[in-house]
Amino acid sequence: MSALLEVQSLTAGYGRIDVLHDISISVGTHGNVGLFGPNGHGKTTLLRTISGLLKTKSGTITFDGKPIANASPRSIVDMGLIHVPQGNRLFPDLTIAECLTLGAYTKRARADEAANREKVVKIFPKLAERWRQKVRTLSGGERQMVSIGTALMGSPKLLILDEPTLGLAPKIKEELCASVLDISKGGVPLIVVEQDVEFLLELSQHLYLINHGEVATEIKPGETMDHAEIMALYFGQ
Ligand SMILES: Nc1ncnc2c1ncn2[C@@H]1O[C@H](COP(=O)(O)OP(=O)(O)OP(=O)(O)O)[C@@H](O)[C@H]1O
Repeated sequence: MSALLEVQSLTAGYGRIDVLHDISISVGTHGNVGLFGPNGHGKTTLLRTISGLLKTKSGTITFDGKPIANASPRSIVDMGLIHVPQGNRLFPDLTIAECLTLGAYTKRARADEAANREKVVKIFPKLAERWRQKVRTLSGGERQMVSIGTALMGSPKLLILDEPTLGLAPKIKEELCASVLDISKGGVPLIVVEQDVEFLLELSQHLYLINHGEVATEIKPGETMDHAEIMALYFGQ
């Protein structure tokens, strides 16, 4: 698996506090990477540092062959690395249609706007039924669909999803998981942070357990680990 994203010896955090300590991960051009681990141990911080929202203190990040550590989030999105943060952060007074249009603002994505909109509607047919509805009137699940749909409008070469199923009711969660699997089958590689281990195992070929801001365990593509072993790692049994 050749690397699309390579994070090497990364240290980052908030103010004088380091949250990530010498962390290294690699994401290939095929297959998905799953990050899991206890709450508050640095998964979101790692994703935010990769997408330029947090500065690195040391280490390197390379995406699509180019260094991106400390580059602006905008230029990182322009390159095709798109991050859907935890707890959808959409503008509440925009309609679904307006959010999707906004997602295609980069020059690279504008060329594919119509085709990407079609893809989004195919993956999330529910959105087409509510095209002119404002975000603030949507359910949590629908908002998550808009968040991911907006990211897809940016023609991602790599899509980052931070806990996409968080807080969703079982039926809508199932629907969202199926859509995320469709996105992956459509050829977009993913980095996913997810608490639902079953879903994470179904989706990911490469797993990292993040503990105390470090990679505690790596399960490489081709290495198998069953649900019970993952749970044992997760809960430290
Ligand atoms: N804006 C911030 N300022 C200061 N400290 C922060 C900030 N955001 C997160 N932290 C701290 O960084 C540490 C790692 O948090 P992070 O959100 O990266 O963990 P996580 O593994 O993603 O957890 P979760 O699954 O709960 O989102 C925690 O101790 C948290 O309190």
